[in-house]
Amino acid sequence: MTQAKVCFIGAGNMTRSIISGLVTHGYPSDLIHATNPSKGKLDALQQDFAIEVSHDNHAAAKAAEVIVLSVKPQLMASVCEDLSSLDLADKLIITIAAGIPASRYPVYFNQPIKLIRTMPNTPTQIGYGMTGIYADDSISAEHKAICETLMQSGGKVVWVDKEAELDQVIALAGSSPAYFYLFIESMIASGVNMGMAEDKARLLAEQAALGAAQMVIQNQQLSVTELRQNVMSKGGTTARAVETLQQGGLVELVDQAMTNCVARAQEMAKTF
Ligand SMILES: NC(=O)C1=CN([C@@H]2O[C@H](COP(=O)(O)OP(=O)(O)OC[C@H]3O[C@@H](n4cnc5c(N)ncnc54)[C@H](O)[C@@H]3O)[C@@H](O)[C@H]2O)C=CC1
Ligand SMILES: O=C(O)[C@@H]1CCC=N1
Repeated sequence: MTQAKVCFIGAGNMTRSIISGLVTHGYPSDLIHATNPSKGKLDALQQDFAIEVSHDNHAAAKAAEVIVLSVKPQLMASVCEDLSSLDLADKLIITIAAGIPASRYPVYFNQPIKLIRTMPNTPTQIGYGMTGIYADDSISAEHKAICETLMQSGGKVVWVDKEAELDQVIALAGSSPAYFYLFIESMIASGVNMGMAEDKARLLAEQAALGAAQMVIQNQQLSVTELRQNVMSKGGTTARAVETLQQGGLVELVDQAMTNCVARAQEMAKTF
């Protein structure tokens, strides 16, 4: 049973990304249900993917074999507490929330549960997602397979042995699309400052980003440093640009940003 009846509690950005990956990869839309308090996102999901939608978390969770918790971390406790009257013994619960430790959920639900923690990212929407997954020893192979099927339809998955590693997954993959967007945004802005039309600057920057990512993926025999050095002719233009980034502290700044990302996840773990 790797294709289970699944309900997403919360129909925001990540739910849309995951459902898009699922439906595109042939997951039956009649096995997918999403809930949300407001109507707009549900209507769009129903229209785009022909899934079942409702405002009723209770009924949707009760009918599902797998419940994916997809609300903001600050709402998680109240959403779970509201579902705590359900008998969850036979259900698999998957959370995608940043920061909330697995041990917190049975407290929220006020009963023992079978929980898998995951950390996906938004490129899941187009099949280029990267999801980290953590499950403790109490989770069956069947439930792990169900979770892997759900998350793999949006891209790649990596299992982590220790729950703490999920915070590193957030820094490397969950949050990191935003770092790359900021870099591309900055390149486009600079191109525009130099007088180029924005659409042309965007095309140049986005295709270079795509090409660079594919070069990394398709040249596993080369280090990323070697790929960079292959672009940098001695005394040339790239060397001048890369030196500028290095002297400006890019490497240290990225390290600081990722360290702060992990620190925020740890802070959230104490808050929610
Ligand atoms: N956005 C991202 O790139 C990633 C987000 N996450 C995690 O995914 C979770 C959801 O994040 P997003 O999709 O970005 O947030 P979002 O704000 O886009 O979606 C959350 C949805 O939950 C709905 N909601 C609020 N109260 C509800 C309730 N009582 N019952 C049902 N639905 C309710 C909201 O109306 C909203 O549509 C968060 O816990 C976040 O940490 C994880 C990985 C990546
Ligand atoms: O920013 C956040 O907290 C979430 C988790 C990873 C991406 N977005």
